[in-house]
Amino acid sequence: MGLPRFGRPNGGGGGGGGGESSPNLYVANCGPAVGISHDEIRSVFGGFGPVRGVHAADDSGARVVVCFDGEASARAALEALNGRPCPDLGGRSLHVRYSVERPACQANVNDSLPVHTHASELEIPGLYLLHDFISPGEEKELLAAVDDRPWNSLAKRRVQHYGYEFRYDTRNVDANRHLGELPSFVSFILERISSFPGLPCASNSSLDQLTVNEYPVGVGLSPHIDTHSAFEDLIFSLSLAGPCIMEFRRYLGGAWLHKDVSGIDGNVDSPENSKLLRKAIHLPPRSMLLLSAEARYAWHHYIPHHKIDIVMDKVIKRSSRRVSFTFRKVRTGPCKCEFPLYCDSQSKRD
Ligand SMILES: O=C(O)CCC(=O)C(=O)O
Ligand SMILES: [Fe+2]
Repeated sequence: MGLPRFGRPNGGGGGGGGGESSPNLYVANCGPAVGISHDEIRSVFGGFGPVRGVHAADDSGARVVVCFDGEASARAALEALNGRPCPDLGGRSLHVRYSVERPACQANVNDSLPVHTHASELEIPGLYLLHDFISPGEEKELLAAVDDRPWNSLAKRRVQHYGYEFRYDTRNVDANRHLGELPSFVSFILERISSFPGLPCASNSSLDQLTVNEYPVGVGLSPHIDTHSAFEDLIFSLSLAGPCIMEFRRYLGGAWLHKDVSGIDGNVDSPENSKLLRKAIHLPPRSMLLLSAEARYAWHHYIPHHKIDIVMDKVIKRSSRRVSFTFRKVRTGPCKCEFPLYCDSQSKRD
């Protein structure tokens, strides 16, 4: 991952949110390792003023930095949320301080995590990567097709949705609102997916949701697991135009959505007890990634916000935007996967 640009304020422990006032807050005891997504955190802190971003503060998965537009919003959030159980974040007691910005030179590339080029090297069951899944000519046509259609602008990237709209506020789709068939310009991809090695040949026919993401140079994606109840087991992602690194994180022994450690009783759990596994893969343009089984259900995926990546000792510049086509099948019943700790259908917070 990229090192966060914001760190814990000097002075270490103690409550009270001491330290220099700042629009950025360091928030401990919430994050993906304890079942709280960056989107949920953004939505709660957004109640105090416009939030510019939510970033991992370190590798624990349980500490974040929330960046507000203004100091007044940060102060209001700190005063309201520090040291109190937050009902909208699973009842957890948050520890909130002002955060300090690190000098840019401390921002590290790839954070010394080796970046692999083949999925088998990551040893994550259910993760596959096929290089050169489409030709440069096909890539050009796909880019022209989406550039011809309207984009929706999010804070840092643009998206298009086909089949069903993906809602970022709920991280889900409305399965009752079908927008129509997937566009004909992706038919050849669906056909090719049917010969994806090791998959049942019908696996293409049911894919009914497509999200196209356009990431400007240096923009990534927060760590997340695609909501289990939203989509079935196979998630295909085709990379176009520019490359990126995708990092996979698995929190072992952690507290994911577990009632006894979710802070309902006001206890602070110790994310230090949860072991984090991290692995990274390089996704070149025209490659197709498949997340299935454990890779889809139990590993967070994450695109670090880098302009440069180091792959096998070579510096790879993200010199162009990256466009991805993510194909999924909308789920219509509850998820019954084998990973209940990570499953919104099988876990309850209260
Ligand atoms: O850009 C990608 O390849 C991944 C997108 C993604 O993870 C998502 O839309 O959930
Ligand atoms: Fe995803």
